[in-house]
Amino acid sequence: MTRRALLIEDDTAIATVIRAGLEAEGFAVEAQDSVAGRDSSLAAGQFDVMLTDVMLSDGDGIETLGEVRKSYPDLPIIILSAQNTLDTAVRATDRGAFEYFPKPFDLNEVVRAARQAADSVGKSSAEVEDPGDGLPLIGRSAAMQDVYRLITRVLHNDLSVLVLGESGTGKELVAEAIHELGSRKTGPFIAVNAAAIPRELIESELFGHEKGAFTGATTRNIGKFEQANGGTLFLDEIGDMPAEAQTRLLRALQAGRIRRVGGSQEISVDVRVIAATNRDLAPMIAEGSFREDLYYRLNVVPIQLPPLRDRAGDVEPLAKHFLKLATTEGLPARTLSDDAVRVLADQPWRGNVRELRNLVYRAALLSRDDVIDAETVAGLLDTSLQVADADEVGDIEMQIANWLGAQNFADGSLYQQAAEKLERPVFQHALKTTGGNQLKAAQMLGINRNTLRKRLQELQIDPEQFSRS
Ligand SMILES: Nc1ncnc2c1ncn2[C@@H]1O[C@H](COP(=O)(O)OP(=O)(O)OP(=O)(O)O)[C@@H](O)[C@H]1O
Repeated sequence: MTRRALLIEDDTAIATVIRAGLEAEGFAVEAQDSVAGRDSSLAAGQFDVMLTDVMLSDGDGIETLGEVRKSYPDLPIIILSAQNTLDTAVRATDRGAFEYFPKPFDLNEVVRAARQAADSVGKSSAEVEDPGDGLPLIGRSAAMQDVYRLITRVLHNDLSVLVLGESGTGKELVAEAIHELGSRKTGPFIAVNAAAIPRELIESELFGHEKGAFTGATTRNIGKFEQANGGTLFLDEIGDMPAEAQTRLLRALQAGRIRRVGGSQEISVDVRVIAATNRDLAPMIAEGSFREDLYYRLNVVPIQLPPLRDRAGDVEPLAKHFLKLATTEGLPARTLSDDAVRVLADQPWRGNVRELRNLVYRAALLSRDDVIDAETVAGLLDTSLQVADADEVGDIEMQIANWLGAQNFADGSLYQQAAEKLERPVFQHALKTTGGNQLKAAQMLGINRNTLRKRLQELQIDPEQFSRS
């Protein structure tokens, strides 16, 4: 079906250019040059997107946007403005504009935004939110609206974004949303967790290495920066990055080029970097463990995710979302009683959305009734499963507990099955880290090489698949 765009622009030259761009993109375009014309077109027709100038002969295109949004809540609006001020941008986005383009603008960017806006019709309003259709971020609280607004501002540029917030607040999800909804969505999204990689390997992981760069570097390795070329690199737990890697990262960001470990050649990379941390970087900068210049480089646009306890209103939509997700993973379809929702909304959620998600899954699994009641929820909150400390370990334990709860061990296989679950990632990690070298992997694991070989066979893990090529 042809999509329809309404263009409000009183500069005929600009109107002609934009119309041509939109038509080339397959839009049917209706043009007006005034607020009055806009309103009559809106009343008469259905549009998938509206693009509007700010200063029109009979009024301010932004001031009246509030009314437009009230009457046509699903119509995405793109603002084109000659007033290149932050104030206009803020006014535009505050009134629910989908995107804001200061003039002179890049026509391709405008057309791309119009296409994206039109694609979003029916899925969500101006925000990056859609509980119904798999769009990632759930929550209608004012605090999350601020987050969505910030996200919309960074979709069509490559500004560095630093996502801040406690563990489990959705930092990685925000990074994914920026990638998926933004101009780089056709490129790769590569995530690196600085806390999960051994310190001595982090530079090679990020920048790659040449064959022979260090002991164990038997082949050339392409790093995450190069893998993310044309797309987005998500640097999680940036506060855990060792000093030398910080220096190298800063250099790469400044130059737009990287050098593989042990390499002499500089390689250009086109990467948008989104970093995240749950740590407070200020004291780390003060004590010298985090580079201040790197901080400023990464923190061009900070996005602060509020803890779940500060947006209790989001608990219910999130819980419902997770109940729905649970059914796609084979858990029974359940709903929550009003009392159960109240109990959930009252919790401190130190593990934030992740903790809520895990609890909802467990409740879906263990509830005796289709409607999960307050008692069931309270019972689950009482058990030791609630994360005492919102750290990764707590989360892993909870996941194991969830998994155990979902199995049937009547055949007496609990220990064996659980051990396998644990051994598999442990062995894979050791092999991955050592490039498939079983001797080194056994050393790292602190077990006998023959024992490793035997267990790999039993678990059907092929060490060859980890050798670097
Ligand atoms: N607003 C949200 N809507 C839907 N799901 C969410 C939301 N926020 C978080 N989640 C879910 O909660 C879980 C944790 O989110 P995520 O991994 O993004 O958190 P994080 O802040 O990156 O955590 P950490 O700091 O521990 O890495 C994920 O399953 C994610 O999908």
